Amino acid sequence: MTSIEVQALTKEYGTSRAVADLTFTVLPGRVTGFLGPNGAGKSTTMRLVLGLDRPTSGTATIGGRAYATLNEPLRHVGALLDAQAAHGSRTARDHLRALAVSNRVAVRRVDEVLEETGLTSVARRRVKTYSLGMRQRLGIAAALLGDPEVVMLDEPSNGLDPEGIIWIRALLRRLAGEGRTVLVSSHLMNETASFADHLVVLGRGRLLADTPMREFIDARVEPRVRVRTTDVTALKAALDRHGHDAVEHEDGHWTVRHARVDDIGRIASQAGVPLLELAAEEATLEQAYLDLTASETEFTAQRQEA
Ligand SMILES: Nc1ncnc2c1ncn2[C@@H]1O[C@H](COP(=O)(O)OP(=O)(O)OP(=O)(O)O)[C@@H](O)[C@H]1O
Repeated sequence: MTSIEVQALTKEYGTSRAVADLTFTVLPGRVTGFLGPNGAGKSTTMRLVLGLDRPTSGTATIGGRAYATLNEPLRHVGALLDAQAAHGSRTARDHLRALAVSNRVAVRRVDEVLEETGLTSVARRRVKTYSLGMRQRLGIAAALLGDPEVVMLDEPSNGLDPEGIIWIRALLRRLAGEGRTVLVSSHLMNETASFADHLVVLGRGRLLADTPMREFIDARVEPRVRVRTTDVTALKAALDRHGHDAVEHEDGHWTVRHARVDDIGRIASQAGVPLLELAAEEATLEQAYLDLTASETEFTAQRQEA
């Protein structure tokens, strides 16, 4: 099986460092989410992996080989970097056929990937008449054409409608389930949380995290419990006795920080406090990500003074 290996990779544009001494490996059989604020270096890294740009130093390889040395690379690596890449005056079908022929991919794959990406009914239309979402689908079709072991997609959900977003999620899960190596950049945290097993996070060209998604969230977001009662005084007193800090909200529910549902349930039960609601507050990838990248954002929006 084939990994993507990034080793001490650095890319400078003039005096600015887009990628700085980056080392990580993207493993097969799982979806790796590639995250980072605008300008963090995600696209640059992907371009370096694809040999579209030359590193200032370090290496980026696929199964130990530079992309440029792969025979018929489309059969090894499928990538979506820029959905506008297809020639507008060609039909989707012709675009894919030309790619198939130049990479010695069986032409029957064209119909298969058109079907897979939901483009069959519009395959004979010129690409310039396509919506952004249709172009994204065409870019993904091109990436899948060679049945590659490695799939690398830059913002694949861009422009997709809700049905398309559900489709891409299932597609990514399936590709990883088949043992392929899948690297996907995104700015959509809920989306990434729905398909990624593992995360690589960049900030200002540097590696900030390379960890399983669950660990990434658990390490950064404190467990909290949401609770509602008819007897606030008794609940507060019981929590106080056990050293728990509770915060009240306008709608009448309370949040207990650094707490687990089992403990709060037991405390309430022992104290005879009637509960209307008791639930773990789900820690989100977005919370964990913002916590990590708060100080790393290149373009942080200015706070609006009221
Ligand atoms: N061809 C180029 N010439 C000069 N600077 C570049 C070039 N390509 C990228 N950069 C710079 O490199 C840095 C990293 O950009 P890159 O596009 O890789 O980030 P990104 O993480 O993909 O961002 P986004 O999330 O906005 O797509 C940015 O500061 C960008 O301005």
